[in-house]
Amino acid sequence: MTDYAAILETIYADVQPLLVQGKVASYIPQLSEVDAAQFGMAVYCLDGRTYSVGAAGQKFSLQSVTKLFSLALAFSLEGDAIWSRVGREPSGSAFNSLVQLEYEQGKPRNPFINAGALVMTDILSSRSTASDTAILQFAREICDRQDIEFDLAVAQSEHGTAHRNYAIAHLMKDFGNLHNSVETVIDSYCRQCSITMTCTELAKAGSFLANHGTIPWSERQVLDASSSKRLNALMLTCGTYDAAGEFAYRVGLPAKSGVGGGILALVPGEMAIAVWSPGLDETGNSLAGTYALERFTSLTVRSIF
Ligand SMILES: NC(=O)CC[C@H](N)C(=O)O
Repeated sequence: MTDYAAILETIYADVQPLLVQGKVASYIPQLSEVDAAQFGMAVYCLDGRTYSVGAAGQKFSLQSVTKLFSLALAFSLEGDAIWSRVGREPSGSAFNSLVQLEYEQGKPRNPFINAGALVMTDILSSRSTASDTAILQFAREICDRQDIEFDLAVAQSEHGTAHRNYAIAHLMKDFGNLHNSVETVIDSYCRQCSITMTCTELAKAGSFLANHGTIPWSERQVLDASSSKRLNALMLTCGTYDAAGEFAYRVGLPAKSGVGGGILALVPGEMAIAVWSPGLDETGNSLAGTYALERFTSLTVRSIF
């Protein structure tokens, strides 16, 4: 049997030299204050076994990892109707790029770039006046913890410098692909991105996606198996933005990253893995986190390929 505890210890030692190489996200002032040289990793196996190392119990800002929650929720509520508003192709551009939107009539390439996530928030805002609360409730359910919260200081900090996201939202509004007000959608999106979890909590939160859409401990089906498979496919092709090809090559797992330095990766049918290290590479993905996942799939000989 694979000794996951020993493998995590090996990875923890291996990543140490990398912890000083990444750069924390600086365009969200609160995130720029986080110490880059931190690292945590947790594994949640579908049978309930958990393993962790380093700062796996430390809360961090999920940021774009929450795009997974808003997509899963919108997809579970609206089904294939969401695809009339957002595409399913990798963008090959930065997560906050505006260029394709103009050429492509305000329809974002996929739900994991900022434009696509804003459309998911818009869809959820049309169903509920408090879409941010709906996403928070969903996050609480999938990691089985009622004390998961927004970090309102981070949300406010992002809101104050959200010029690009405003620009993206206004452009989509002009194309008719935003049904609620720009202010409503940006407000909700900034709060959603500020949700904090630990690696241990995040690995558990991702387990339904490794389990064909069903939460392992409650057996509630969030997504049917086919929808869960599709969401995994989007994670592989679009979950790490313009680095998705390189990430698939190096790691070989569906994953979703965020500029807080977190990455959630899935081994379908087996486990969810969360890693956090706030130092980012130039594409906005955790530098040590990506390396740790690469080591994990090499050492465990687990990947989808
Ligand atoms: N890649 C990310 O994590 C980006 C999330 C961040 N809240 C933003 O909109 O810019």
